[in-house]
This record gives sequence, structure tokens and C-alpha cells, in this order.
Amino acid sequence: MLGSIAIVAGTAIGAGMLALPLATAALGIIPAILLLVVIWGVSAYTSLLMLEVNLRTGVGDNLHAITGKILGKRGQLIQGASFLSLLFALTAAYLTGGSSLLVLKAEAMFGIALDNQLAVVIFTLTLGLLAAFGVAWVDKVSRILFSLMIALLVITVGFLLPEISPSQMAIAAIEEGKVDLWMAAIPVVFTSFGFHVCIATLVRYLEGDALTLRKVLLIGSTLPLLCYVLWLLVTLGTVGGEQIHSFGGSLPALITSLQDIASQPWVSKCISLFADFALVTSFIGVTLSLYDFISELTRAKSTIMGRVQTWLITFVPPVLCALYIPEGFVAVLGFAAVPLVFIIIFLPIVMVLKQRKEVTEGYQVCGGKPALTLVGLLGAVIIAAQLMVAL
Ligand SMILES: N[C@@H](Cc1ccccc1)C(=O)O
Repeated sequence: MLGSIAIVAGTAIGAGMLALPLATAALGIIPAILLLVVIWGVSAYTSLLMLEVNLRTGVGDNLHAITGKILGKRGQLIQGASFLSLLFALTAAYLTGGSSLLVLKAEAMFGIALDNQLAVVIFTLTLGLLAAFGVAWVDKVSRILFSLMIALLVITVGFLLPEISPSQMAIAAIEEGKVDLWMAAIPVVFTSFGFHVCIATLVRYLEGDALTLRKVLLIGSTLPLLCYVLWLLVTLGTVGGEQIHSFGGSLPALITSLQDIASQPWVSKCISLFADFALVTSFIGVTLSLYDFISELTRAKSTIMGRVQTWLITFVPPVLCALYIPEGFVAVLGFAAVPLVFIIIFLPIVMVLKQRKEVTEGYQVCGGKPALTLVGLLGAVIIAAQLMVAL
């Protein structure tokens, strides 16, 4: 069970966490934490909905098959398109954030002023190749990196907690453009709580044991909440919301100012390594899924040519995005929220509504129609927020 909890928390906790302070800085710390709690509720509830659907459709089916069984080809199409957009958007965002940290590193360690576009290419050609090496490799590498990342997070939070100044915490939200600030924050927070793509695998792994699965999903989604709240406290509480807001979504600016606060040089190293690992683990995890998904879609042959072709389809679109929107780390994570709403809110609601009419035995999430209506509405709010920000 511990391993399964780690899979849930590990899928959720990623580079989205780095974007949280940048996205919520202007709200003030208490409203930001409240937003986190509400979105956590949505994320936990919808994961249970997906569990219900999965258990009633068949243990061992993947998400695509489940959607096909209940909603037919049309549902599968919406789901496939959403999944592809989600993975492309996440890859593009991680690439943008990762390459901006690479530029920062080149400057700090070797005094080289690395061109941003060159950094994007280097990042893709090194870490992007891992996806093509396959799951066994990625599994080993990301297990080690993820454990190191959590250790570094504990050190970072431990050393920055005493530096929190109550005066920073007390600063109220920035008043002007308040609605816009909320609209920009909501989708990014939502993406950072996403993990639901691993549910079908867990159901198969735990052989459909409903009680254990329920526990795994609830604990696994609460761990990110804890980490995120601590992370917001040590970022907004030390550097200050107003200051972080003025970075305009720049991840290197956030990391540099956190490093300035740490009094010992080794703590400052831990902070930058933590950010690197968060990005790298997310990047290799997501590109692996994207690579596999594309190779399935295009029915690529497992020859060298086939692999090169799949690799190019996987990486060219996100690379182009990272090259032309170099400041897009937070913004593109916001975009990822739109397909995510379809995958984990709208489609599961439709499936549950259809299935509850026909099947009544087995596991069912509490809350009935009112709860479904409420999360459905919240899903619509998330999409509306992102559209307002983008248009
Ligand atoms: N929560 C992940 C992003 C993600 C969303 C949806 C599914 C999987 C991963 C992050 O913070 O980086």
C-alpha cells in the first residue's frame, strides 16, 4: 500500500509545485491556502469517482478501455484528444521551466551566459532521450530522483521555516485586478493537484480492493496538500507575496531569491537542486507517457526509424512552444488545466451518471447528485478562468 501511495503522491508532486507561489503570490497567504484546500477536495473527490467507474467497469481495464465501454467511440475521442493536449502542455511547461533553470545554472556555476533557446535544445536532447530508452530506465532514474527531491524539500522547508517573517504573512492580497489574479491562479493550482492518470494502473495492481484503494487515493492526494501548504508558507512567508508577484512568473527569479534567504551556502545548493529534481522527475515521467501514447496512436514500428519518428512527434511541438514562449512556465501549466478538467471531472461525471442507473452494487462515492453538480460547476469555473486569462 505504501508503494501505491507513493505512486499517487509522486505523480501529483512535480514541477506544478514550483509554479504555485508564482501563481498565487498576489492572493495573500490565507486565501491562497484556502484555494489549495478547495482544489484538493475536488481532486480527491474526482479520484474516488474515477475509482468507482473503474471498479464497476472492470479491474484491469485502462482509462481508454473504460471510457470506450461506457461512452463509446465519441467519449474515447474526447478523452484521447484531452490526454494528448494535457501531455503536450505539461511537456512544454516543464521544458520552459527546466531550460530557464539550466540558464541560471550555467551562469552561477560556470559564468556562462547561455542562450535560452540553446538551453531548450540541450534540455530536450539530454533528458528527452530518456523517454526513448523506455520505462525500465525511467522507473529507476525517477525513483532515485524523487526520493532525493523529497529529502531536499524537507531540508529546504526545515531551514526556511525559521526565516518566515510574520510581517510578510500579514500582508494582505494585492487589491487591484483581484478577479484577474484569482482567475490566473485557479487553473495552475488545479493542474498541480493532477495525478489521476495512474488510477487504472493502481486498480489493477491492488486487484480491485476498494477499501485499500480508497485509502491510497485519499492519503496519496493529501500528501501533496501538506507539501504545497508548507512550500507556500516558506516561499510567500520569506520572500513575500508582493515581491514574488513582481517576478512575473519567472522561476529562476523565485529560486534565486529563496537562495539569498538561506544563510548557509549548502542550504542554498539544496534549494536549487530541489527545483531541478522536481522539474526533471516531472519531465521524464510525462514525456515517457507522451512517447508511449504517440507510438500507440501512430502504430509506430519498433525500428530505429519508427522510434525517431515517434520521438520527433513527441518533442517538436513542445520545443517550438518553449522556444517561442520562453516565459510560459506558469501560463502553460494553466492551459494544461483545460484538458485535465475533461479527463478528471466532466468525463467521469458523465460516466458515473450513466453507470449508476444500471449498476448499483459495489463501491460508490457518497454525495449523490448534489456533489456531482458541485464539482461539475467547479470544473466549469476552472475552464472559464483559464479562458478569461488567455483571451
Ligand atoms: N501534478 C503534476 C502535473 C500532472 C497533472 C495531471 C496528471 C499528471 C501530472 C505537476 O504538478 O507537475
